[in-house]
Amino acid sequence: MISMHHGCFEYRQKEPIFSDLNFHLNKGETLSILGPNGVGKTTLVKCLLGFQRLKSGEVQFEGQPLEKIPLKQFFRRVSYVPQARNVVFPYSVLDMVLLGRASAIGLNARPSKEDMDRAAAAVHRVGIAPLMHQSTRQISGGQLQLVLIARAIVNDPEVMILDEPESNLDMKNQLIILDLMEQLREELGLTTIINTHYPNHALRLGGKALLLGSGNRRDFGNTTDLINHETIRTYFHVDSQMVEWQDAAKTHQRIFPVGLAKEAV
Ligand SMILES: Nc1ncnc2c1ncn2[C@@H]1O[C@H](COP(=O)(O)OP(=O)(O)OP(=O)(O)O)[C@@H](O)[C@H]1O
Repeated sequence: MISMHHGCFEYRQKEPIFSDLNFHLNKGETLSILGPNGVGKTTLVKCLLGFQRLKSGEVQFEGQPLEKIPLKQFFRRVSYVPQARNVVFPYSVLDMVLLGRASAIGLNARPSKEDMDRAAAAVHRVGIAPLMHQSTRQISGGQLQLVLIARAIVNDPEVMILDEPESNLDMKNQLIILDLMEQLREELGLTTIINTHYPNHALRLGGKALLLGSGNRRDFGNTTDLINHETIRTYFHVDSQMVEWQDAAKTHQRIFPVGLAKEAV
């Protein structure tokens, strides 16, 4: 559904952020992008969305080069959850979520009852109904993150791209978002790309992982094959311990940092 072929990107007059990067994601799959601070995860996501242009190589959406797809058509099917930042306009939570319907409503038309109902349902789904009519300037960073996720799901997207959506959230809200992503994948076949600093979230979501490291190091493959003691040491210079347990459905794995690796890898 989404793929990158020989992707290279650099900011003006700087070292390449990545080069000859290749990966593909089928419909309904989840891709977790992991790597240390500043390695280029947000930049990569911006390239996938067309906000930044690759220096060479290509992003394809359903086999078509991204540049050939009209923007409006693309953003009807693909939604983006940026990192939560301060809100400039004093929209209410409901109005902010309604903005996610803009491509369906048209910029100057009034939202219909269906638009309002969809926005309210999205607000309920991420668990922030009591904030519905509050100004987005008067909510916390984590609450704003949930509003941005509600805005992203209001249009029933086929692909959702999230940039560190859980970083501002407490443990319960992190689980609400991970559960929601799993439900949307099962119910709607949603294809998801998530930048995350949590290897355990990637393990929980399953699917594919892309590890990015310094010196253009990268690995792409099944999350359960890729996340282990060795790769955590190589990519993050951290020693870790893996914990495994079984329930009726499957074996679960989680990995925990135990200290800085003694020697640089
Ligand atoms: N607009 C820009 N112009 C020039 N350099 C930039 C720009 N945006 C980011 N960079 C640099 O590109 C590199 C990658 O940044 P990016 O934000 O993609 O990393 P990241 O992996 O998402 O980081 P983090 O995990 O800290 O969010 C960093 O060295 C950053 O300083």
